[in-house]
Amino acid sequence: MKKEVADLGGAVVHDLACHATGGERKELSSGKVEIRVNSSKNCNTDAGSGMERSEMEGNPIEGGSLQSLCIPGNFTVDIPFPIEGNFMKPEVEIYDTTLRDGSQGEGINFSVMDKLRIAEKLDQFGVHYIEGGWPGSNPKDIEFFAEAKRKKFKKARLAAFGSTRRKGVPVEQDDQVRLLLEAETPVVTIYGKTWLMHVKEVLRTTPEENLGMIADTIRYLKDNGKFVIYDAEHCFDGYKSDAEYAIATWHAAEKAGVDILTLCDTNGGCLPTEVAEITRVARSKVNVKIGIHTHDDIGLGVANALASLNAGATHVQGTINGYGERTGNCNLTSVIPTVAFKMKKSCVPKASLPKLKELSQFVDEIANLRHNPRQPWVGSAAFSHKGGTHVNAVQKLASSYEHIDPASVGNNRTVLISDLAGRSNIVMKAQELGFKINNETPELKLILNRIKELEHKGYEFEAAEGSLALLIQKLLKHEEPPFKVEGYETTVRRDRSISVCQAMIKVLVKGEAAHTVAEGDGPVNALDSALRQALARFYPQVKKIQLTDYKVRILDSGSGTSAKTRVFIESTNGKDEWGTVGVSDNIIEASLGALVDSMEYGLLKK
Ligand SMILES: CC(=O)SCCNC(=O)CCNC(=O)[C@H](O)C(C)(C)COP(=O)(O)OP(=O)(O)OC[C@H]1O[C@@H](n2cnc3c(N)ncnc32)[C@H](O)[C@@H]1OP(=O)(O)O
Ligand SMILES: CC(=O)C(=O)O
Repeated sequence: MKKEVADLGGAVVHDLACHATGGERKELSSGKVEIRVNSSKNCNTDAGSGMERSEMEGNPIEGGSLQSLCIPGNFTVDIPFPIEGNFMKPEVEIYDTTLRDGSQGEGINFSVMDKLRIAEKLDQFGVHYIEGGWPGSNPKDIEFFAEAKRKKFKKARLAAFGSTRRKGVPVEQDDQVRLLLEAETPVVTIYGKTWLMHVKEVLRTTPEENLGMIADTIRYLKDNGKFVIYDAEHCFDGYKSDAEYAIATWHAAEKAGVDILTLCDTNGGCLPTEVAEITRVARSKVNVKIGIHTHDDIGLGVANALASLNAGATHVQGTINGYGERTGNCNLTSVIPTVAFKMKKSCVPKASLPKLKELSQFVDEIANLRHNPRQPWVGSAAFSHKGGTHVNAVQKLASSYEHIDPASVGNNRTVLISDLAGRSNIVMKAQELGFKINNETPELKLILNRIKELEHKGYEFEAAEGSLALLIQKLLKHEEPPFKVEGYETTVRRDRSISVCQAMIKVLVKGEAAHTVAEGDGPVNALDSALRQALARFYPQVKKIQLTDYKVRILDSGSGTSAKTRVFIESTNGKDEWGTVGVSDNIIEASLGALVDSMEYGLLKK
């Protein structure tokens, strides 16, 4: 136990000691806290209230261990989270429902193992609740909870999700509610109806029975020792349609002993002003902690969650990367850093914030989805600069075109090269690629002009760093390339039902010629094999270079089969990855251009 307290850091221990010894605590404008700790003889070893929440934070403090840590004196410290009683209390609790509401998203299907891996990652990151699934829905979710029982989560509390009891069924006889208890989670979250239209048209029951379904289910779960979160489905639409009935449902939940009342914008069509106003009403009507759960149907999922937090909600539900039914749920990879950095409220541990991008990529990887480059905060393009004037300004002062330091969420700044570049883009990118170059380098203008000319011809250097580096190298260092292709020939022959592709290539290396012939699945594959064979004699390391992607883009589709073609190739040597580009009216020529650049850049990399 002592170790756990010490793990919190000296600042927190002083703060707890101050509380326990009846000392004084003053927040300074610098953000630090001035603390007076009285004599440890007066240390109040009563753990006090809030054991439940201290468990939730994973940092229970026991009186004895605290007493031994009480050092009387005055301290000025930096506290990671506000302290309430004997536990660290975040101002905003993060409830992750990636594994339940997130899996309701199109194209998302997690296995039990996927869910366990994501749950572990979320716990390490420091979310407060993980909603693992709906045990009453399917055997996979039952298995998840059975497996999760064996795991020890450090920080997060696991929640099982379900609904209020079925109409006309006593709660203790409802199978779905029984399965919620059998999941053996500390937290159970149930959803119920707030909107009379749903009560009448979907549940097809009476308003009174719906109130009974809410109250009975919450009371039963509380009687069984659960921490109960009630998700008031269609809360805002329900309130707008019949405020009195919506409030009656909240009161039913409160009277039954609910721990958190979560207001849900289930259809995701509300405005931040409405969400804020109704959150304020809920706060004034019930005396329980208020949560918010929003969807992104009109692109306001995050804005609505923040509006509710501003209006007094202190618990926010959402998913990593915004997965979820239809257009998705409120995206936690936006909510978390916005709460922490913009609203300046504590939520997850500060040390986790630079791991946000990694968490986002991890979940996409498990879901087998491509990471969205335009995702706010964590996308690869979130801090990429393309316009020349922007790059020029960022070079002088990063905050001129960046709302925050990208490293604060584990992201990084990238500079893109295109025909919108200026000298600053070239300098920054070339330096990143390892060239010694600055604004005074005489070849700078030449490099910029050459890039603009080639982009006009159809080249695209944004993702083709290999070709870009070779171009800069040629213009800057005037060095001979490691090899030159003197000529080539490809043939495609059909022999009954089998087509045979052959390529011949002649390569010049340091004045010596190599002439090779190879077959392949297609003409480009045959050329690739012939080129490798020719180079292998001089550069055995070419064997390590692998092509990982090959993309063809027709640039002027109106020209039919004579259209100009851009070929983009991605390569790796097992350690680094690079992209190269070739452009021609002839697809074989364009492919060879990208292939030659790939080999040349790979050889330069040593
Ligand atoms: C807003 C949300 O995201 S809530 C979560 C939604 N998620 C899911 O639905 C995914 C998991 N769902 C499932 O696996 C299945 O739908 C189950 C197991 C829950 C139910 O399956 P079934 O028993 O075959 O019923 P079905 O899905 O066809 O219909 C839902 C039933 O639940 C009832 N129901 C809906 N909400 C509630 C509620 N809050 N409390 C009680 N009953 C409810 C409906 O009225 C309907 O019953 P009825 O047709 O007798 O009136
Ligand atoms: C509970 C829930 O998922 C919703 O109302 O959207």
